[in-house]
Amino acid sequence: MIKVENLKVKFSLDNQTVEALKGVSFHLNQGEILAIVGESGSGKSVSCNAIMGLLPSYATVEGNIFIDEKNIKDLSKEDMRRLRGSTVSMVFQEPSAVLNPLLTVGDQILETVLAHKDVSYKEAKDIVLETMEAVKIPDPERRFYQYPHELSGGLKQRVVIAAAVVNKPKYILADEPTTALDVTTAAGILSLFQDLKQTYNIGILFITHDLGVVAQIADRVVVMYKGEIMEEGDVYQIFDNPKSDYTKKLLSSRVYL
Ligand SMILES: Nc1ncnc2c1ncn2[C@@H]1O[C@H](COP(=O)(O)OP(=O)(O)OP(=O)(O)O)[C@@H](O)[C@H]1O
Repeated sequence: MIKVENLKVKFSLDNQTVEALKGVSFHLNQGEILAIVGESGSGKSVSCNAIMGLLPSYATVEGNIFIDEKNIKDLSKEDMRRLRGSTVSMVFQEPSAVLNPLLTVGDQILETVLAHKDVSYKEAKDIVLETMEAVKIPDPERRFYQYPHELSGGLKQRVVIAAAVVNKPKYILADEPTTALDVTTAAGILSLFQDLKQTYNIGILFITHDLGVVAQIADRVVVMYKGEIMEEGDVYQIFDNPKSDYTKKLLSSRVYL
């Protein structure tokens, strides 16, 4: 389980302080999809980056984050590096910003394997091809040797997801992974996340500002606003019987945040 306890994050820059998180607590189990929903600036990405130990050095962090009962405060930089890409991995909004245009997509997934596993190139390549197949990239043998610009947006995101799952993580933190995609392609990626949850028992933290996406994919939902959690509950409770005024307002306006 990933457990976030009373997390407070402040950014102090040029005599200005932004309180990005004001004491949030939530948890993510393996085998479930937890959506964090909230409007821009509510603290969704900061929560994710804090779990990955990726906040900038000028951030002040209070509270605790446990990954499988290990407090990440007690982990060295090397431990955290090992954890990222093996136990927990991340998928971002814009695959083109993550993929290296100069490397074939196969080699990029392969790098992730070799960074964490002591295997030969041949063994690593087999693992990569198997994973490309699992995330439904058609014709993996051919795609392995292609460069990112040769793939559609949806396929690029599948490559990023392949790199995220290739070392069989327990958790994936997905930060708006479908926002840059058209509706049909996004639907395919959402159903892939559901498959990954079911097939590999992965716990997925899914950040979005889209309530439609929440309804389609989430088991549980955390509603955030200005660095605080307004409400948490299972997806049916949030949609059918919201408790906080903020959630009620969100649902009644059905705005695209
Ligand atoms: N590296 C940073 N330095 C300074 N302030 C930051 C940094 N990262 C985030 N913030 C601030 O923290 C607050 C929360 O930001 P965060 O990116 O978590 O919002 P979000 O809910 O993910 O929004 P969006 O949907 O726009 O991505 C915002 O006020 C933002 O400006």
